[in-house]
Amino acid sequence: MLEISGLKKEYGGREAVRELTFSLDRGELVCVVGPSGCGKTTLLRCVAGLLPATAGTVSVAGERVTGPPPNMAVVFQEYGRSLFPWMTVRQNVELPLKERRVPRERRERLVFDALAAVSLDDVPGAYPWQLSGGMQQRVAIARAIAYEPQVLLMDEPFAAVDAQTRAELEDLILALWQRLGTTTLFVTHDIDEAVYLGQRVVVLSASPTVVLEDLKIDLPAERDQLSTRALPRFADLRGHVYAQIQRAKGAR
Ligand SMILES: Nc1ncnc2c1ncn2[C@@H]1O[C@H](COP(=O)(O)OP(=O)(O)OP(=O)(O)O)[C@@H](O)[C@H]1O
Repeated sequence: MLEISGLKKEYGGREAVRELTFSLDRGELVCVVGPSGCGKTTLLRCVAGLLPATAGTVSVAGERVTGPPPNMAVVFQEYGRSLFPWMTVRQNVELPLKERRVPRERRERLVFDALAAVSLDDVPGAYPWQLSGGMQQRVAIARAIAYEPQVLLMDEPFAAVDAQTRAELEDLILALWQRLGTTTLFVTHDIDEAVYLGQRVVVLSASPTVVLEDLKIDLPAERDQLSTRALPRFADLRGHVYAQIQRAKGAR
């Protein structure tokens, strides 16, 4: 469903991303983790068609990405800047559907279902600035799923919320993914979050970036903040990824 092949990105002749190759099968949830400044945002922007790669290709469902693909949605870290403050919650979620010319009745159904799925069906008339940070990020998630993308990209979406909200939002993502089966690429700098959410974790080196490891997360499919994180296997996997990243930093 998503194929990244030989992706390279230079900024002004300086190599930021050296060579990234990995892919996601239909319905997979894969996390990308790496040290600060390793090129996670650069990768995501290239995948989303927002930034041209210096070399290599990105394909979604077999189509080469040359601009923002119509079958992809992105949830950014900065919810404060990704929602329009002059539009209500409902209008924000509806906007991409209007642009795609989805008929009104279907639009209303999609918006209602998406807001219900993130437990925000009671505030459709509120403005984003009247909501907490976690609620605003739920609006951004609702907007992404209402759009029914084939591929969902998430760029450190919970980095700006408090720890408890973050845990709730992680579980919301897992529940939605289990229900909808959307192919999801989730970028984070948080090793625990990557291991908790992912079916696989792609570990990146420091910049100029390469894939250090594409690690299968062999934890039970049903995950739970308390019991999953208490599993010895969870600690093993987290320790393994941590050691990889430390080694990569040391080798720089
Ligand atoms: N527009 C730009 N012009 C020049 N260099 C850039 C630009 N954007 C990113 N870089 C460089 O590319 C490298 C990767 O940056 P990027 O923001 O993609 O990393 P990141 O992993 O998302 O960082 P963080 O974890 O801090 O969010 C860094 O060395 C950065 O300085």
